[in-house]
Amino acid sequence: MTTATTNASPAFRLTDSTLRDGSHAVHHQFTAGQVRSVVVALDKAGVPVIEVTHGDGLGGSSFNYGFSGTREMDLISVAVETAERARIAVLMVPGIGLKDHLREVAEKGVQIARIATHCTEADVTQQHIGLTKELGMEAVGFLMLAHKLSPEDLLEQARKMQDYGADCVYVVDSAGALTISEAKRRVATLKAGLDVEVGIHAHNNLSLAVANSLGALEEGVDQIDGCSVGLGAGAGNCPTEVLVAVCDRQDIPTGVDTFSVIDAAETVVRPLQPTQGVIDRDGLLLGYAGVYGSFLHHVKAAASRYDVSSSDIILELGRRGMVGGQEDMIIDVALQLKSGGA
Ligand SMILES: CC[C@H](O)CC(=O)C(=O)O
Ligand SMILES: [Mn+2]
Repeated sequence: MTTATTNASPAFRLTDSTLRDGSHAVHHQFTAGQVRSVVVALDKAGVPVIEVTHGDGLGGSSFNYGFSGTREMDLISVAVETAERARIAVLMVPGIGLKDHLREVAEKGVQIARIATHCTEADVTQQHIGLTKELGMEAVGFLMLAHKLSPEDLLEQARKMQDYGADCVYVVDSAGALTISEAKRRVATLKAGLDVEVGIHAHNNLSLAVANSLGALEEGVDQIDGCSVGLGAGAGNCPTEVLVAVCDRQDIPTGVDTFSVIDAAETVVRPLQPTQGVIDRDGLLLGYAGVYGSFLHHVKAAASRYDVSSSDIILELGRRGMVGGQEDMIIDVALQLKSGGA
């Protein structure tokens, strides 16, 4: 199936993160063949940016975050060589990824680097955003767990990223915890207070990823993330094909062919049989309690190892306000629940 794409310029730039955030849903086991097929399908559909990295970003393959089945640098090379129109992006969290990773991907032909950090820690991105620009790549700042800051405080952090040279700063709803009005207020505040572009990366724990992305669009957001079939950490991300179809129904130009992107989801990505991307009890509770979606696999592993409830672990992590990088606290909480101490 194909639709006639309009010539109107897209209302926003779509970045598909199936091959990065979606990597969580396949336990970081994407093969070179799968990356090739996904890139071919999304590229053909007209998706302008495709992100490829370990689920936790460059350098994420480790005991802490889970080993990749295939080296991410090999997967990135395949993506760059395969894409005919789409630009390839990577994501990195300073401290997990290194500056040398940025140099290596720039050499391979990656054009966009997204530098992610907890929303209160924009300072740690200065060197990495600076290097990204020096290497001739576009730099995108990613403020994670954005529900934890007021819109005004988020703007203060976003301004730092802008000052370091970011071309765009994202409101990243890592826990899928933002309601529609909360997402809109954050985007509106950044749009009013920044001179660079603003993006939204929505997770679907409260079933609001598409609605929050459309709300963000009403506030003038410039870039929106999606993942095919909604593959991604926690309850998954904003499903690319749903976002495109809903925009199409509202005559919002995306530059993406609706039926091709639906076909890509159905025939290329759905058969990968992901283990994440559904709003089951744990997925919903992550959003309800405001807990980082990438914790889900670690929570399930700790729950089964110590024979405690995964949902109780999630709720306790939410009470303690744990953020990305504090994965070790998952074991701590599980052990305390086991001993009746949490
Ligand atoms: C590894 C960075 C992080 O998971 C980025 C992201 O997708 C999110 O916070 O939702
Ligand atoms: Mn994410």
